[in-house]
Amino acid sequence: MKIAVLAGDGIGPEIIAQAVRVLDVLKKDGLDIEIEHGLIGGCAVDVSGEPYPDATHQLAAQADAILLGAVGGPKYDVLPRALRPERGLLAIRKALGLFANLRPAILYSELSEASSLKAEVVAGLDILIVRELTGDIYFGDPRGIETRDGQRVGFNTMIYNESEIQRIAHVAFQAAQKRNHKLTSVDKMNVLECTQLWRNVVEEVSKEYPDVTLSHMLVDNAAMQLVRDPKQFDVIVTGNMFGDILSDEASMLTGSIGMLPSASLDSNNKGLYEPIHGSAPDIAGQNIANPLATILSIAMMMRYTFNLEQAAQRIENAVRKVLAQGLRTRDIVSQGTHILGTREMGDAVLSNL
Ligand SMILES: NC(=O)C1=CN([C@@H]2O[C@H](COP(=O)(O)OP(=O)(O)OC[C@H]3O[C@@H](n4cnc5c(N)ncnc54)[C@H](O)[C@@H]3O)[C@@H](O)[C@H]2O)C=CC1
Ligand SMILES: CC(C)CC(=O)C(=O)O
Ligand SMILES: [Mg+2]
Repeated sequence: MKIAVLAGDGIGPEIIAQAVRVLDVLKKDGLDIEIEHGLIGGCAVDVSGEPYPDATHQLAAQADAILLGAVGGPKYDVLPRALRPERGLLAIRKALGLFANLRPAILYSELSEASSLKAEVVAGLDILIVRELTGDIYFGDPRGIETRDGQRVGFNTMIYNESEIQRIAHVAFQAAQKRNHKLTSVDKMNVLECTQLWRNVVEEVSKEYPDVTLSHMLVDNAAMQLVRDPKQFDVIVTGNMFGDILSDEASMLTGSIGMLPSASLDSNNKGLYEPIHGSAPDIAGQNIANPLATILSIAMMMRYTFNLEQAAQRIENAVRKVLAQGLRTRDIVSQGTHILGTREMGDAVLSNL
């Protein structure tokens, strides 16, 4: 199991350090894990002048799975756009064909007090957001800022071709088949042609999955419904930008953005695994970030790339036990629980593994 570890910037190295300790335990217990570290994002720009250096691409391309922290930070906001750390993240996703981003939003019952919603609205919440990850407005050309008619104009292009929509729709329908046979496709077809095509193609693909009930929802309504009655959803499929936004929103239903892991898969289940949050510069270097999303991303890695369901559940159970012991990082604390730092939360997970 060749795993490339790319810690990145901000809280990236802190949360990754705890996740690597989990990998070390799995290795000690017999899994044939080989870890190699590489640079991505701002730290890669600092060293090599590029956010996704060729050496990192070689490392990632040869690995079976990649574990990534987060990229970006204010220090890099002054860079030309092509050199921004976030471009490194887009580049690795594109270069490795990681088009299918799975973002499960699961409320651990122990965290119901940390959820932004009332316990009765979120109890038992378990939804899966399937986000297309290598297309849409984040990648479309033309893009830029230029002067037209004497004033600056900023522009991006929202674009999907039908094969990109088809392949993510298949991933979502197959996920729905393994769950509760219910899929909601989220778009903005009332005003965006790109997402009119999205709706049409998802509808066409649905003919191959008669056992899955498909519904469509406009993204503004979906954002509202997620906080009104999130349990109406089971699997949500949507484009890159809407999925980015809705998954941050959904994370708060589970208590914190520090709880949501993700898998970004190619068509052979090679995957990049990362928490859904960013580099959190506001708390970096303070040993207060929540490492659980990153640790839970290793569970997803075991499940999706290595097909090791038991190892995945072992990690998830360890996290559940830690929460049951009343141990919390600052972002998920509630009355009667104990605050731990990032490293101490890693210790707690390890002792429950
Ligand atoms: N996948 C990635 O590498 C991503 C990178 N970014 C980049 O990260 C930088 C910061 O972006 P923001 O918009 O502030 O989003 P962010 O997700 O980094 O932080 C948003 C808020 O959530 C908190 N937070 C995030 N992760 C946490 C954790 N594990 N534990 C406790 N609290 C946590 C932060 O302290 C902050 O208050 C930017 O440069 C942005 O471009 C943003 C999102 C994803
Ligand atoms: C570079 C951004 C698209 C990263 C992000 O916000 C995400 O993938 O959730
Ligand atoms: Mg995001």
